[in-house]
Amino acid sequence: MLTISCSQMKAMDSYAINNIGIPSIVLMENAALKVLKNIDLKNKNYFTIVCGVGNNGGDGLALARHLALINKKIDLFIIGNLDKGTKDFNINLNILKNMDTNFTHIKNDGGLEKLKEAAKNGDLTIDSIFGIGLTRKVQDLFYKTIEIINYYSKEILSIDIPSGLDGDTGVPLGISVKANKTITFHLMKKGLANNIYYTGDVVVEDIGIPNKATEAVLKMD
Ligand SMILES: NC(=O)C1=CN([C@@H]2O[C@H](COP(=O)(O)OP(=O)(O)OC[C@H]3O[C@@H](n4cnc5c(N)ncnc54)[C@H](O)[C@@H]3O)[C@@H](O)[C@H]2O)[C@H](O)CC1
Ligand SMILES: [K+]
Repeated sequence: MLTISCSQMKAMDSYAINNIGIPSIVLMENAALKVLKNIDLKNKNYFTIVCGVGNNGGDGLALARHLALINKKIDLFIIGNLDKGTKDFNINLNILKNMDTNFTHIKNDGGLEKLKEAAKNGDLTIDSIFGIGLTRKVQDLFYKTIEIINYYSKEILSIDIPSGLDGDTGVPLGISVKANKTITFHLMKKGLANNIYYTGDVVVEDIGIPNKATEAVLKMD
């Protein structure tokens, strides 16, 4: 199976957006719908969704919207500096605010306590804290958040990459979510291959990036 690096994925992402003209928000919506497709909606009704403030978090927010639209119970958490949210993260956050969807901003131990309860009571925890944009060691509140997700969740689904896992080496940067299932986008990432301890079952889902983008980037290397 072809596996690619995070930088190759980023290059394919931006080729699709900048050279082919697919708006990034379309890719994010496709990503969210592909994650939804992989959830057992017959047996799961209560979701704890933990979002970072990058586009991985944006995927989680878009998924939260789709779960809310089918009347699932969601406990939404956001961790990170809300002033640093990406454009597409903010588009999806704004929609949820306009839909009167509440969320807990994890800023201190109080937020962590709420997360503990939600993880314990939920049917599935959705991990959308970090994806291919993880750049450094996971520390402090982020570290504690991942510890709680791992310890208290009944089941965990990671969006794109288990948060904390280096998408290229497959090694945790301090700590990583231990997912039961990982839905990764477009192509298998190098760090996910043969790494079931952290990834659980990996499903590769197409999100509408044309082959032309893939070939253009692979030709560069
Ligand atoms: N690949 C595709 O075609 C698509 C991918 N999508 C999703 O977007 C993410 C990548 O999003 P990006 O904004 O580049 O990065 P992340 O969201 O993964 O994380 C960046 C976010 O996290 C902060 N951060 C990084 N490391 C740390 C750390 N150790 N501690 C604390 N904070 C950290 C950083 O500052 C940013 O705020 C990809 O994985 C997909 O899920 C698109 O949605 C669809 C197309
Ligand atoms: K993730």
